[in-house]
Amino acid sequence: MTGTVDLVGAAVRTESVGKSYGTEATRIDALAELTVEFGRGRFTAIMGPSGSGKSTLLHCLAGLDRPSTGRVLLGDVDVTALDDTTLTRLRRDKVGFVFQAFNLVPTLTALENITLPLDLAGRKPDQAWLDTVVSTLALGDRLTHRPSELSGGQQQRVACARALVSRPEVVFADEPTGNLDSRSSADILGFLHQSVREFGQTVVMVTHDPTAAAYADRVLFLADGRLRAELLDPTADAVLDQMKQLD
Ligand SMILES: Nc1ncnc2c1ncn2[C@@H]1O[C@H](COP(=O)(O)OP(=O)(O)OP(=O)(O)O)[C@@H](O)[C@H]1O
Repeated sequence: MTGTVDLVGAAVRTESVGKSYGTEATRIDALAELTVEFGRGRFTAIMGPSGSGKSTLLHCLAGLDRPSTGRVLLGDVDVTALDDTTLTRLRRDKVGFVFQAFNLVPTLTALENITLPLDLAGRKPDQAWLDTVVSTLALGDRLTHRPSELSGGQQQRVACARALVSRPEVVFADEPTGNLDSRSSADILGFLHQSVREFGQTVVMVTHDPTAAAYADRVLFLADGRLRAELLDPTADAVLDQMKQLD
């Protein structure tokens, strides 16, 4: 299957993407001929059993890894055709990341972490937008703190602000609530959902958690590097049922 074609247009899409690891004798096909679209202004979750290729797909979509075959298009740009320097610049300018491990710079304050991608690009933040993101994430009184002085939930909110501040084409989130308690998880997922609804952001999120996936508009299910099923407007129960079928 190739998944629903989104009429509002794809923010990012793959064409017959394959990714193999190892040598001829030990070859593992992490992704096989995967063609899928991620609609602009939509929140898509990627699920599947361990080893099904979720992280590999996310990394190929985000230009963090190169497919062995096929193409990845971010908007109209064929990411797979770019040299490393251009790809690094494209990632910096067009893509936001939220990882399970927060990945904040320990020596920088929360505010410096949030504006880091813009600083690296030599761009000034749009102050009104920065204020909106900071207040939506309730970080106003934490901006001068360093990551070690923040809770896990607060650190992940800083990481979300950093991902959003440049108004990227796509935010990629890899298990963003994997290290958080249920309250902080709900905050982060609620924010990602709100960023899609209110700000028109595009979000692609890998998760193991049916409750997290239920915040998305659409859930894709991978197994053995292939797209096996898809749910629109999912509930946690429907996601759980689908996961059981895949297992
Ligand atoms: N660098 C690598 N070298 C060799 N094999 C790899 C590498 N990265 C991933 N794989 C293999 O590719 C397959 C897909 O891995 P991937 O990490 O994408 O799965 P996943 O669905 O994200 O798994 P999990 O839910 O456990 O994180 C697995 O069989 C994995 O062992």
